[in-house]
Amino acid sequence: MPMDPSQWIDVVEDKFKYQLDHFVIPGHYSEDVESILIPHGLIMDRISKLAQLITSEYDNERVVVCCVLKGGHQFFSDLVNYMKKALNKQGKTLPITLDFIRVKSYENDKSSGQVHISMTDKELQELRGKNLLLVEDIIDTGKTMKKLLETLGRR
Ligand SMILES: O=P(O)(O)OC[C@H]1O[C@H](OP(=O)(O)OP(=O)(O)O)[C@H](O)[C@@H]1O
Repeated sequence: MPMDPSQWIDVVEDKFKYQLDHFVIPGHYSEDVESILIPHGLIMDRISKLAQLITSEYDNERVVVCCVLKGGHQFFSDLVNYMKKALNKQGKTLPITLDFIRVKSYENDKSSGQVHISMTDKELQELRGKNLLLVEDIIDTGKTMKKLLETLGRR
């Protein structure tokens, strides 16, 4: 059942600003990071819950879990691991196939407005008729996801 938006975890910068002293920060980030908005543990707990919700939607159907590279790789890896754990707990078998699409629209920190999808027509064809779960890390302007859905819709 969809959650009431008033119950969402809303990360507001002024409200959630944890001091760096509370965490172990890799040295190479220390010059650039001022505070922590979302602690790693909270992210992992949410991914675990998301994995539970996703797996409970499927019943023995083959699913292609597709990572949108490069940014999506860490979230994808964590999500797939938690999906496997959730399936074990639910005593379910879900044949999962992993796939990868390289999509790029940003040059440094600016959206270039051009979305480049690295996938051949043959690769797109292979996804035809399959249950596809796209795993992306960020939606900012939404251009990347829009183009990706349009491209996949034409397969
Ligand atoms: O909603 P949008 O404004 O389109 O932005 C979101 C996209 O931008 C980033 O990718 P990027 O183009 O930086 O490529 P990368 O993942 O290889 O770094 C991010 O990983 C998303 O794919």
